[in-house]
Order: sequence, then structure tokens, then C-alpha cells
Amino acid sequence: MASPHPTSAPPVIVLDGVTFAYTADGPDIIDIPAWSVAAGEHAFVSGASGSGKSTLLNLVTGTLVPNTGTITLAGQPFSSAPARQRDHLRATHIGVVFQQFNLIGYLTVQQNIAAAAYFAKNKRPDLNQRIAELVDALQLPDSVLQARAETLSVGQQQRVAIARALVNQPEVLVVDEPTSALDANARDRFMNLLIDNARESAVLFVSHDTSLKHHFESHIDMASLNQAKGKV
Ligand SMILES: Nc1ncnc2c1ncn2[C@@H]1O[C@H](COP(=O)(O)OP(=O)(O)OP(=O)(O)O)[C@@H](O)[C@H]1O
Repeated sequence: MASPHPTSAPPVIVLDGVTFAYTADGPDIIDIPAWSVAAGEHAFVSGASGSGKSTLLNLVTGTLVPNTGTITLAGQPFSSAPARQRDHLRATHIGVVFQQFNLIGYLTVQQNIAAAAYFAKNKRPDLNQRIAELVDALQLPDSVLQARAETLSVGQQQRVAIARALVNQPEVLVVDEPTSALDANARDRFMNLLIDNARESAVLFVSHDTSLKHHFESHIDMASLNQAKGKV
């Protein structure tokens, strides 16, 4: 597939000499000498169970910090920043779709999406319109906006999770294997909606399912990315 984003685009995520172990005397689970994702690049990272995909995403989103090395986000020191600043950088630059979606069940769809804007201090005056447009673009009926998230189907919740992740127009969209519960048709529909609606963002998508790689401009397997010996 032709890349809409020239490789000369500046990197938006840079890992430099990153190692990570869960315990002081435990083995390194991550050892990535050098890796970057360019602005607007849609990157797919595949890997078997236990190869460190979730650990990598937790490092990239700043919920874990490396033992050695640095992670830079949108040109700013990220892994070395104090926790509060990391929280702010994450909220403003990164949208996240996790396996379990992490929607707040008793809040409405509108409130769930607006909460992501609130945490990013996104005060755009047309926020409600942006939310309605996203919901529409993700092929959800307007009526879901006032429905409690827990009353939606799994497929609808997935699309709400994408809307929430994109509401702040993040430079980076991080997606952790959200398709494992879907059949092949639903998986393709989900991927097409995700990719179509994330044209302005870099996407870092991890999955064990290599059949998804045709949706992406670049693909790397954890086996070649991650030099750690402690991975399963
Ligand atoms: N909190 C933790 N404490 C200690 N070890 C952990 C912890 N979380 C993960 N690990 C170990 O780190 C390694 C990588 O796990 P990780 O969850 O990152 O892999 P993964 O590729 O995402 O796996 P899966 O596809 O099964 O979700 C595994 O050996 C796992 O046992």
C-alpha cells in the first residue's frame, strides 16, 4: 500500500536504548536498542503471547517507565518527566483503545467521551459537535449518546472506545488487540473504521494476529524488535 505519510515525517515516538524489568532482580522483558514511529505512520507490532506487547504499550503510554534509556513523545522528554507531567502529556498527545475498552458503565456515551476531553483540558467550544460527528463517523446512531455505556453491545462499545480515543485529535493512537473477541467480518469492519477515522494520527497497534497487517503501512514482529532474553 502506498504510504500517505512520507518517511521524512518527524518521529512522534522515539525509543532509545530502552530496557525494562518488572523486578530489580528479574530478567529484562523489554530491550529495544532503537525504534521510532513517524508522525502519521500506521505501525503494526505483532508478537506471540508473552513477547512483551502490553509491556511495550505501557512504556509508550508512560504508565511504566524504563529502567534504562529514554522515550520521547512528540519531541518532548516523556519517560524522564515527573509522573504528573507524564499524565498530562499522555492525556494531550495519546489516545488509547485497550482490550477491555475501559468505558465507565454507568456514564452515558456522551459523558464517557467528554471525560477524555476533560482530562486533556480540551476546552474546544464545539466539543459536543465533535463528539456527535465522531459517533456518526463510527456508524453509531445519535441515540447512543444518551445511553449508558453498559447498555451497549460489545461492538458498539468498541466504536465508542475509538471515539473516546480520538476526541482530542491525538498525535498518537495506541491500540492493544481489541479484535480478539470478534469474528472475521466484524474484525474487518472494526479495522476499517479505526483506520479511516485515525488518518490524522500515528497509530501503534499491537496484536498476535498477523492477518491484520495489511491494514498498516509498517509491520514489525516483537521477535526482531525486542532483544530481551526474559520474554517468554
Ligand atoms: N506485572 C507483571 N509482573 C511480572 N511479570 C510480568 C508482569 N506483567 C507481565 N509480565 C511478564 O512479562 C512478559 C511479557 O508480558 P506481556 O503481557 O507484556 O506480553 P504480551 O505479548 O502482551 O502477552 P499477551 O499477548 O498474552 O497479552 C511475560 O513473561 C509476563 O509473564
